[in-house]
Amino acid sequence: MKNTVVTFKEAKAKGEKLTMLTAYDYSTAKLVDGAGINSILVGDSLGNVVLGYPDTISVTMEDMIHHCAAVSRGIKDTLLICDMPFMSYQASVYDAVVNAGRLMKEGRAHAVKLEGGVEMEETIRAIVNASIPVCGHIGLTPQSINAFGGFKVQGKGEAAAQKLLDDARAVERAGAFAVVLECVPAALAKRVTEEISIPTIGIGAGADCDGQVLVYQDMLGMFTDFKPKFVKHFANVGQIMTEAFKAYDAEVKAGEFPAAEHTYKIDDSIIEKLY
Ligand SMILES: Nc1nc(=O)c2c([nH]1)NC[C@@H]1CN(c3ccc(C(=O)N[C@@H](CCC(=O)O)C(=O)O)cc3)CN21
Ligand SMILES: CC(C)C(=O)C(=O)O
Ligand SMILES: [Mg+2]
Repeated sequence: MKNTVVTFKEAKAKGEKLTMLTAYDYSTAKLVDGAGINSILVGDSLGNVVLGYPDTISVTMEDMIHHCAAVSRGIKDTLLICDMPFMSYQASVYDAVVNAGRLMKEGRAHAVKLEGGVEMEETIRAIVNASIPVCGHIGLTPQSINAFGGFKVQGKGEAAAQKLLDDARAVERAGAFAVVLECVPAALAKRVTEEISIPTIGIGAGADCDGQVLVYQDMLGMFTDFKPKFVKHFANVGQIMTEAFKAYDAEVKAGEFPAAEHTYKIDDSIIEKLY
């Protein structure tokens, strides 16, 4: 079943839940696609989980294009969304449209995602007008870490809750096909989800969102630099990897690997001539 921005909007109308996971490479993308996940996000969380930065600030357009193109070669049915990295869309609407276009042309993304609500309304509209679908992202917007002063739950006070609702309405009005709600109280995410006609994709925003997204290394237990409350380990792949690495180390050192079945044959006579 092919997922598109159109089937995304239809899913909300039908009350069907949507799934999204991140991926940053070809092999992982193939597995996510094969599992029937609706969409892949090439997130700028790449900076944390692949490149080892403490945040997403230093991620470049070249990083995003490189990884998005790799993911695109591994998918058949998933909708491919690529994050716009920090400072690829904030300085001007012109930058935003040009860079969104690069993610689509060079990265082969089907849609782009950018952070911000009311303040990004014109930017989102301009990208959508260039026939590039946009997913919004409001609540905790990690590219604003230095303005926020840390990763914290958003929308808790009366003014902040009203701001989140205003942000959601602005993103919808600008023509986005969906919006990510990150780290907001569940009851507020429910209110936003009822208010707008486009699907809400939650991460730390409770079960009443229209869909959910997680970073795949988080949900597989492969990333341990930090563990937000919203992360559930659906498997302990990090532990499985460590065990396999240790088994390989032990077998090589014990002379058990490689065994005969892992080696290639040659006629003994040819080797004899080498003496
Ligand atoms: N591996 C990974 N997973 C992510 O979900 C993720 C990234 N990287 N990188 C980009 C952003 C950063 N994100 C984060 C990072 C930390 C928290 C966090 O520690 N949150 C606290 C909030 C505490 C509070 O205000 O009560 C938590 O305990 O959940 C949340 C989201 C989400 N994104
Ligand atoms: C956590 C998700 C929503 C994201 O923006 C990312 O992976 O970069
Ligand atoms: Mg991101």
